[in-house]
Amino acid sequence: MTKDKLTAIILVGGKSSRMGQDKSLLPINGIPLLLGVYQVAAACANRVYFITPWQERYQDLLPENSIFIREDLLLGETQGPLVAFSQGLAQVETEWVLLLACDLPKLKIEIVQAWAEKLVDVRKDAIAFLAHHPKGWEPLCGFYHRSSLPGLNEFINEGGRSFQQWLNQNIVEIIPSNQTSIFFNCNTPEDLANSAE
Ligand SMILES: Nc1nc2c(ncn2[C@@H]2O[C@H](COP(=O)(O)OP(=O)(O)OP(=O)(O)O)[C@@H](O)[C@H]2O)c(=O)[nH]1
Ligand SMILES: [Mg+2]
Repeated sequence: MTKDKLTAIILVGGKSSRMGQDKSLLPINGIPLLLGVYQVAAACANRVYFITPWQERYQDLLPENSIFIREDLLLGETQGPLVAFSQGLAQVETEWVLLLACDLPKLKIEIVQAWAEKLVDVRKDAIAFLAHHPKGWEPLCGFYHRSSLPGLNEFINEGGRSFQQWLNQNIVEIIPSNQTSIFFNCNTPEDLANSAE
């Protein structure tokens, strides 16, 4: 899939409670974690959306053409990654979206691009193209079809907040990947110490 046919969404609205400080700003290999994720997203997609309530916190470290979507808060609180994703997906005009968390220090451009190239062969009734591990889906490092939005909104309106539950109710094609390090999540200070290459 060429870059103009793909939009990337990066979720940057988590609480970083395990890290104890905003993990997306922490330097890894000399650059803020969020910037590293952005670079992978921008190599795969012409448009990159950041879903966050805190645009001011991030805009200076990102290129000027970055697109921020300010998520709706509920009683002053963020509503979790599934609701944030639905708010971003509503703005997407391309057929497929690359969804990324902000805490993926080991993403590799070539690998994500190789996955994107397989999107043309994904079965037409699949809502997503994701890696699957014994513990479940990797929802925050993979692809979603734009047509998944109405079903997602319905799931959310019925109270659903879990990616795993939503995905298990739908047809999802599995990314054939034996990669595990690419999904490494920098959630804790200990993870941070293991994040540099
Ligand atoms: N926009 C948005 N992103 C979210 C929200 N909740 C989590 N995320 C993002 O989803 C990704 C995965 O979240 P976690 O790894 O659990 O991060 P976290 O919620 O910041 O961290 P903990 O508080 O330690 O669980 C990260 O990119 C978060 O920034 C939310 O309510 N809104
Ligand atoms: Mg995480």
